[in-house]
Parts: sequence; structure tokens; C-alpha cells
Amino acid sequence: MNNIQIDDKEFEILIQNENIAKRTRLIGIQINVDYEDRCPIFIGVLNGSFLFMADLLKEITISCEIGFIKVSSYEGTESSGNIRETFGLPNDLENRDIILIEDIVDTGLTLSYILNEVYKQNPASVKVCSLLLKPAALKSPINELEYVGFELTNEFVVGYGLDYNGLGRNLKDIYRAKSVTPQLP
Ligand SMILES: O=P(O)(O)OC[C@H]1O[C@H](OP(=O)(O)OP(=O)(O)O)[C@H](O)[C@@H]1O
Ligand code: HPA
Repeated sequence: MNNIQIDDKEFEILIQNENIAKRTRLIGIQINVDYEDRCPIFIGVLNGSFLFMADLLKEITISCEIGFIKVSSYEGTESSGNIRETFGLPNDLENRDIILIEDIVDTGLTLSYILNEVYKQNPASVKVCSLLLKPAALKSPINELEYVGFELTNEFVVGYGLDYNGLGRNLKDIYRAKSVTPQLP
């Protein structure tokens, strides 16, 4: 199934599940080495990270804890614009090693907001593991971004947790939006 239709958009295959699995295994091995003899807390950013978090954690053999957070954003009436809120961030992060798990880092705005919230609790260390990264879309560098599965160009992707209009999260592969060829009159 190389081409699929979701809602009003056509998508084509970009990363097959077996390649996601191979990359996830390697990231898991690296984290097991880096955090040997520590007990990090993995915090998955919902909703998008749910599949990656589950598959990555099956590769983790060190002692660890697990949590999830959800961020919501909405247009506020204040001039500061986008107001965000986090739900479910564990409140016992002081002196702990934190690994935030994302499906994708695009502009990096979601992650910057979460990092800011996490640092308020004085953790021992904070790193980020994201399956996907769009380097050209990043609004500012994120020093904590230690583990990245795949770098993408600026194209919209769906599948393996990522949605288009709420759909497609259940796809086991990752697809990219097909560019629309302009129709001549
Ligand atoms: O780097 P950014 O430009 O901030 O984009 C990345 C964020 O966007 C998506 O989440 P979204 O807010 O769409 O929620 P979802 O996980 O429920 O899809 C994705 O899961 C990341 O968390
Ligand atoms: O390319 C994307 N696809 C789905 N969700 C997203 N959130 C940020 N970028 C993306």
C-alpha cells in the first residue's frame, strides 16, 4: 500500500514499519548504555508518541519509570497569543533524569514549552528522544535533543501515531503528503 487517501489528502509511503523498528532498536541500545546504573523517567508526549513510546520502551532493559503528558494549545484573547497548558506532568521530577519522548519535533514550540515546565521542578538532567525531526522548521535550537530517529524535509507526515485531521494514527508505516500538481486552465 504505497499510496493512501486520508480525508481529502493523498499520501505516499515514506518510512516502512520495519525501518522504524530497526531505528528504534538502535536508539534503545544507545539509551541503555547512556543510562546504565541510573533510573530515568520516560515521559511520552500524547497523543502522537503513543506507538513510538510503546515500541521504544520494549527495547529498554535498564530500570526506569514511565509517565505521559498532554499539552493543549488554544488562541487566547491576550496579545501573547497561543496559551498552552500541560496535563499530567509528574510532580516528582526533582533530581531525576528525564527523557521526553516525542513522535515529531517540527517548529519545536511544543517541546520548548514542555522543557520549560520540566525545568521548573529542578530535574538532574533532561534529554529528548524524538522519532522524527524537521530541522529546517525548528524555530530555535533545542540542546536537549539527543536521540533522533529520522530527519525529514518540511513535508507533512502521517501514520505511526501522527494524524491528519485526527485520522491515520493507527497506520503502522509513515506517509508523506503528496504534492499537488497545479492544474492548467
Ligand atoms: O514542534 P511542533 O511544531 O510544536 O510540533 C510537534 C508537536 O505537534 C504534534 O502534536 P499535536 O499538538 O498536533 O498533538 P497530538 O500529539 O495530539 O497530535 C506532535 O505530536 C508534537 O507534539
Ligand atoms: O508533519 C506533521 N504531521 C502530523 N502532525 C504534526 N505535528 C507537527 N508536524 C506534524
